[in-house]
Amino acid sequence: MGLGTYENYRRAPPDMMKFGYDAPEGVEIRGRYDGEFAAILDRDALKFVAGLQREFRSRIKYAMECREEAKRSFSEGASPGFDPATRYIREGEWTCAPVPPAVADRTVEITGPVGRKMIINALNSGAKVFMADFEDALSPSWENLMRGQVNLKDAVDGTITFHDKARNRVYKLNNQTAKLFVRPRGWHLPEAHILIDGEPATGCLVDFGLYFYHNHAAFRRTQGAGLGPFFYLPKMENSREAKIWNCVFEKAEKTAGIERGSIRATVLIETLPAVFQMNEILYELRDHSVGLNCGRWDYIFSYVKTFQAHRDRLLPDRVQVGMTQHFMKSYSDLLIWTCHRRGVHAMGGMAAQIPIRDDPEANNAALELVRKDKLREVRAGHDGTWAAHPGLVPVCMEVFSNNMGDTPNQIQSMKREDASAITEEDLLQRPRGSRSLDGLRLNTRVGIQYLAAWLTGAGSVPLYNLMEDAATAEISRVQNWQWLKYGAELDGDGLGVKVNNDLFGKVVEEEMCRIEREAGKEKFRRGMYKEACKIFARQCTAPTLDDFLTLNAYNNIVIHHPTGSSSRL
Ligand SMILES: CC(=O)SCCNC(=O)CCNC(=O)[C@H](O)C(C)(C)COP(=O)(O)OP(=O)(O)OC[C@H]1O[C@@H](n2cnc3c(N)ncnc32)[C@H](O)[C@@H]1OP(=O)(O)O
Ligand SMILES: O=CC(=O)O
Ligand SMILES: [Mg+2]
Repeated sequence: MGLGTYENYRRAPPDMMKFGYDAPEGVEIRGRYDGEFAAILDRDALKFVAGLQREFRSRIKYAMECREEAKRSFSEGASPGFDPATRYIREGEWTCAPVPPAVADRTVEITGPVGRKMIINALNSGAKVFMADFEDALSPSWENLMRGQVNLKDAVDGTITFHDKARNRVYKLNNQTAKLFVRPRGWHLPEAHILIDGEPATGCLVDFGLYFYHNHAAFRRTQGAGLGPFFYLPKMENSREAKIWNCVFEKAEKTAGIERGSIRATVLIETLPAVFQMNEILYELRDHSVGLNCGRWDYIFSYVKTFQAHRDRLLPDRVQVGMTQHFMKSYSDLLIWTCHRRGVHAMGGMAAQIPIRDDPEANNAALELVRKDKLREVRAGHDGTWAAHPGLVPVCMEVFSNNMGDTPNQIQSMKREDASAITEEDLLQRPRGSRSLDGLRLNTRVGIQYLAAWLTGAGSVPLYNLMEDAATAEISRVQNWQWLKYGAELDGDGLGVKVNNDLFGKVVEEEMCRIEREAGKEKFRRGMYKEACKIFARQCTAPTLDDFLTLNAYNNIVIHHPTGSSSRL
């Protein structure tokens, strides 16, 4: 009998209990043993991941210290801006490596977590690209991460199937599928189930390393027309972080014996400091780049985080901070100009609306909002956009095709020279709008429900007909924190109430009652709502802002095996 389940693991001989996975020297696997995971976590794959960790750990640590240093300086009153030392890169004439034909057309990219059915549905959705997500859309439990690696390997091999027993429906790949991009976690997230030389591995090196190791050959053969694999890189704040990725790619290519420049990646510009580094980021990755993407939700979160010590930078209600705010429009225009000047894709972002099945009128209204958002993007010059749900792919495709004609992208036709005039002031302009008690309530209700889902393994969920993931939940959290910290006046209600701990305490209590009512007593009792409420409320009222909601909550989903062994985070 194979050692495929935890029960088997528990019954295994003592040496197997201790050494369930065949790990190389210095690597310890503390996640649950599973036969399928063991095929991913084989000795050579782990050696590869450990090699990346050992080579890059001190540079990653330094890059994270630089983030702290930048945070200190923003908190002492500085604002992010263009770096005079890298003016020569911004002003120089250079381009990135030519766009690979396999991904010239990226008009619609669907995104989603790495669940088996989700992967098949996304690849079959009619979108040009599927971004398989280990980041915003995934709760990074051991099970989700390792199952995700198994699923992606089957997807790249073309053998992935899924049997939905409840519906007796079998899912398999169509003949024509979307091209696969993979988004590893951000630099800040550790992988506590894999210890390398006694320390938790860097999450993104685990995601990248295992996926690359197992799939590069098949991917290049079947999907990349000789190039690839393809990646999305999240949450960077400075080009020094892009430089590390570039070195990681070069090491991976060298180890695999493939040509330098085979791996290609799109960087999400989703932090405020990074908008001033777009040229520098592309420059570091110029042999491996296929563009930038407007990660609008994390960008809004980052605006609050960067200005956390600036009491004059309070955001209006979350629903009012859209892409038409001057600072958001400036960011996307500058991204388009920068990318097209350097010869790569300028990707749009995600509208949060999703189809509403049981209400045709509301559904039409939601589709109309998506259509409007996509129209704005294509007219501005974006080369493609993101869809959160297969039901949105046709709308997005229609808007982009109608406005781009037969060309696969607008890199040559929409240079957007006018955007070269965008200034630091444009990029930092305060968002306009008002604050309301309803805004505080919604943030609280959504934040708690999202976290409750995340704690039970779901990293993206539908809430009130919108897609919520780690990035959107972050906005709810930091906005509450900011309003509480500075006693923001709720000027949108006409009441002039100021946010304080008493008011927030009442809101939390009332919103928990509403959540219980909406979820139903049984689901509420069985769920993790109370735990989520505790974490969320603590974070909103903390004297200093936690860097990330999910980093702080991560210990709650770490399960070390054998059970009872201590977490080393
Ligand atoms: C800020 C950012 O980073 S954005 C990028 C990260 N976020 C994401 O990727 C979110 C992706 N979207 C999702 O996770 C989902 O659409 C949700 C959670 C919002 C809604 O999911 P559901 O409640 O399952 O939606 P719904 O019930 O309407 O799904 C209908 C079908 O579409 C499938 N589906 C829904 N979203 C997706 C998706 N993104 N990719 C593939 N299939 C999907 C469902 O699996 C379901 O399939 P089935 O009919 O075969 O059972
Ligand atoms: O990752 C995307 C975002 O909007 O955040
Ligand atoms: Mg994001």
